[in-house]
Amino acid sequence: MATGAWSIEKRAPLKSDSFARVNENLLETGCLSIVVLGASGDLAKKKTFPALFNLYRQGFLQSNEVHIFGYARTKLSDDELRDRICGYLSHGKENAEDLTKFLHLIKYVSGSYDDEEGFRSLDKAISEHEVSRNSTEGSARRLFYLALPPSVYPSVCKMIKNYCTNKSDLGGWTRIVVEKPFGKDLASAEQLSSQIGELFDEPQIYRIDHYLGKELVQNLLVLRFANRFFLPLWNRDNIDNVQIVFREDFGTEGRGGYFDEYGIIRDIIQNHLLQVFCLIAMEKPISIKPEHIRDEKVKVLQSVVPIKDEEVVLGQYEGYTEDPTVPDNSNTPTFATVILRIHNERWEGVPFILKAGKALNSRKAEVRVQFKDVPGDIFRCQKQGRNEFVIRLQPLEAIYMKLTVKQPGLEMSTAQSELDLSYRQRYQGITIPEAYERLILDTIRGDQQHFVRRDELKEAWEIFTPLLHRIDRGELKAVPYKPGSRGPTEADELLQRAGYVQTHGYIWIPPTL
Ligand SMILES: NC(=O)C1=CN([C@@H]2O[C@H](COP(=O)(O)OP(=O)(O)OC[C@H]3O[C@@H](n4cnc5c(N)ncnc54)[C@H](OP(=O)(O)O)[C@@H]3O)[C@@H](O)[C@H]2O)C=CC1
Ligand SMILES: O=C1O[C@H](COP(=O)(O)O)[C@@H](O)[C@H](O)[C@H]1O
Repeated sequence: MATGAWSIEKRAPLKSDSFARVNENLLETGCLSIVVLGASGDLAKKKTFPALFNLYRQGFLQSNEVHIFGYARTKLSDDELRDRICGYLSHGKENAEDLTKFLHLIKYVSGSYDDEEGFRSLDKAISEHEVSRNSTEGSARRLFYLALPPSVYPSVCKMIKNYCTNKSDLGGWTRIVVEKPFGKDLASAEQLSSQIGELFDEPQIYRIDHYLGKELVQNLLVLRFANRFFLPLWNRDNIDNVQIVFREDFGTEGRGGYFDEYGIIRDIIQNHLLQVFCLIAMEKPISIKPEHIRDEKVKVLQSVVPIKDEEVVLGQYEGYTEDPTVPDNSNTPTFATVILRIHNERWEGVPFILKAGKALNSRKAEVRVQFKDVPGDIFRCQKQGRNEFVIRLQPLEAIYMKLTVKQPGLEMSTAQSELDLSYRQRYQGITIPEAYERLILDTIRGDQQHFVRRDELKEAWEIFTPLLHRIDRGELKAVPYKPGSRGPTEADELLQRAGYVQTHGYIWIPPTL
């Protein structure tokens, strides 16, 4: 097709290792239709459309190539959808023109999720766009983003498959992006995977976990495998314990109904924190090809031993059940600390402490690798603190190493300090892309590295399903904690029992410019 150069082509190869094999000699030149299903919803307005706008502003999506469709049951005109999302698109005076042009790329189609009529209308609208762009048959690209509750994934996928897929034999394709939660336990996730898997091939399915789109999560493999420092130290001989922590300083805020069905383990730990865990604990992949990386993630997940009840603390913040959509007797945890243990040569005996909580005293996500004490410490400074390697995922992205140094001055005394790579200071003027922005671009490029493969998902559910079922049966109770606190004190006690030694009298303060 000769519709001018599409900027993505200029910036990077369009095809992934995973998808390109099928169409090795074909350039992806057809026009691109991005369909946001569930366009009336929360995720669509807060994340999906803003990410698309940012890609547009940066030239990754171009007016002469792309069209964006919103689809949902709510009856809306094109302008009504545009009005709904407009306030969420970051725009100043300088990009007011971009905003107008972007909004004009959006069309809205209303229809149900299980009825052919709506999907036929959607296909008609997409086809009209393709014809208007002179896309040759089979060369057009169709991306369907399911910003919908998972309960409707099977019927929506069936409708897309039956009425909206593109012939993919001339460089075109149809891809679908599905949001978490992918099921509620192993059985339901497997059922969902089979239902979608009967309709689409694995290279067409993008299971999004937005933590995999975060800058510092993407940096983990580079840090580990491109630096000589870490290679010899990254094992049970040197590392005492690893914490992977997610804290939010607000509660479920209008999402109580959804949250109560899932709880913090399904909402955060089984997916976001477990993905980070994989990148910290996996062996070096053969290459950085998506399949090689994902093979290693699966292997480390398979090496995790069953979780013990005594290595779990659950909490629920006081006031959680006041949400009218939450049952009064809910035992759903809004906080959990869970220790994972890996049975392999590198990690035997090292606790991986995964902790997540809502309505806590701060908002942050980080990885904290704590090293063992120095043997034969001639400075007798162990009580001051252990070496720690900290990767602050958000906010204020940073990588720092806590270490012992000589206290400047005449005395030969020691003090705790840090080697600090704070991104805001080191990379001034560089805007770190939003996770969704990056991941949507990957789906267009066909790069599945930062998406969850089916077998990976299965292993993740294998690890947590027995524990989740015990919680669902009420066999493990969530202890109450005060909103705005650190969470249950039992969690700190578990941390200590696991071997974590807190550094007293020292705190890392993000540098200011
Ligand atoms: N919101 C967030 O911050 C995040 C959301 N997610 C995931 O993204 C997906 C979408 O989330 P979110 O936008 O918050 O969800 P919403 O509840 O806002 O639902 C999105 C749209 O789906 C339709 N819908 C809602 N409930 C049903 C139902 N029971 N049956 C059929 N259609 C329904 C509605 O559109 P209409 O009635 O017009 O058809 C709604 O506007 C979910 O899988 C969620 O877990 C993941 C990470 C963060
Ligand atoms: O997936 C989810 O993530 C958000 C937190 O995302 P972040 O990028 O702001 O850290 C969380 O609030 C929500 O409960 C969960 O569904």
